[in-house]
Amino acid sequence: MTEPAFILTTGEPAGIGPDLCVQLALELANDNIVLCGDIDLLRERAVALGVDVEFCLFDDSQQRRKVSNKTNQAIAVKHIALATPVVPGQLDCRNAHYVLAMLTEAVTGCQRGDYAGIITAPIHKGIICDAGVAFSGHTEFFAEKLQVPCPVMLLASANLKVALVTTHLPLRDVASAITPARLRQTLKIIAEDGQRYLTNGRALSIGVCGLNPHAGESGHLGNEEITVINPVLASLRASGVNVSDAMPADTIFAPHHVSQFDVIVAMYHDQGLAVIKSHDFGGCVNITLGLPIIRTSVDHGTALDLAGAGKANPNSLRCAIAMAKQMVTNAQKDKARNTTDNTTTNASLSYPPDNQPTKEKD
Ligand SMILES: NC(=O)C1=CN([C@@H]2O[C@H](COP(=O)(O)OP(=O)(O)OC[C@H]3O[C@@H](n4cnc5c(N)ncnc54)[C@H](O)[C@@H]3O)[C@@H](O)[C@H]2O)C=CC1
Ligand SMILES: NCC(=O)COP(=O)(O)O
Repeated sequence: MTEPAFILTTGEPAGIGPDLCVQLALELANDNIVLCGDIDLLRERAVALGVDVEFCLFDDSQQRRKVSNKTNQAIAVKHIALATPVVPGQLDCRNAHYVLAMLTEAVTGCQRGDYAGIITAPIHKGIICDAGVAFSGHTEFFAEKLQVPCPVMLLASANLKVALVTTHLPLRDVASAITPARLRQTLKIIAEDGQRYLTNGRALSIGVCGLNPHAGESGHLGNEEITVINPVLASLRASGVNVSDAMPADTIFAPHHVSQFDVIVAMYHDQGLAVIKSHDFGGCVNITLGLPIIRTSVDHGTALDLAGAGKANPNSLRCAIAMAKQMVTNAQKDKARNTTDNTTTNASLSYPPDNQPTKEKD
């Protein structure tokens, strides 16, 4: 059986995405991965980095070309043309639609069944917005394309996994975005997809951060824990989800709690991501849960300061590729388990996940 193919979008062309793909050339050439991006850009970046690698055009009807010489294997590229030439490190909003075209190609390729999942190199959200397109991230883009109302961002390192209730929102909008429906849906997706993709069928232990300092200090420092968060957590526990009450975000990441939970859920982007990035920057994978496809990414951004220099660390991309493959394997095992074991009765852990928000009062 041939291994499933993945599509790897090469990211913002002025950033380190193309560099990382070139740096991992040998690994990619040995893998069933199709790069998505401008083939001439990749060739130029390979020359700039002094990497001897061959790229070949991939089209949907073509079997991936295998080259026997291991020191100079070809990497298949689904070619999307740049709008304008690139200077590494210099953003140009004329190439914003090129970036979006790669993402669209990746998601439609998955929908066609050409790919088992998407791996993404970093993009620059600001330059896409500057080009006049309202854009906040891959997570939201793929969710919209796939009509998923509640995607969940989870960053995973070897010893810590952090998921978010809200993703790319201005801080002033966070509190009102944490509705019972959103919180419940997020936690259900973490429980379901986590069990399916990450823990091989074992129910997850989930720790949840409060929103306010000291989880609201019994209502003296904010009351969202009392009015919104803890009631949802109690009702999820009653339905069999192993989830904590809201815990102070400054202590939940202490080592004894980290080892107690499979996933720690933060209420907003920097509450969780600052911790995991300081814990293992370059070693984490960004996973989007709740989608009908597998999508992983790097834990870092476009690093314009390093683009074209060959100085970027490709480890997170390497981990993202390995994670995508592992998720496919785990999903296959999950499917086999569910086929042979029809006695699973916990409706809250059913698959496919019910991504429709519950009809709960916000
Ligand atoms: N998956 C994605 O598409 C992501 C995209 N971004 C975007 O990236 C842009 C730049 O964001 P920043 O906050 O500057 O973060 P950044 O991660 O690009 O850079 C932060 C610092 O880390 C360094 N760095 C980043 N990746 C590195 C690597 N692989 N090896 C060695 N050093 C590395 C950079 O040189 C810089 O000093 C923003 O537009 C942001 O939205 C940020 C995070 C993820
Ligand atoms: N900080 C994580 C990040 O910005 C990546 O977001 P996305 O592009 O994967 O949605």
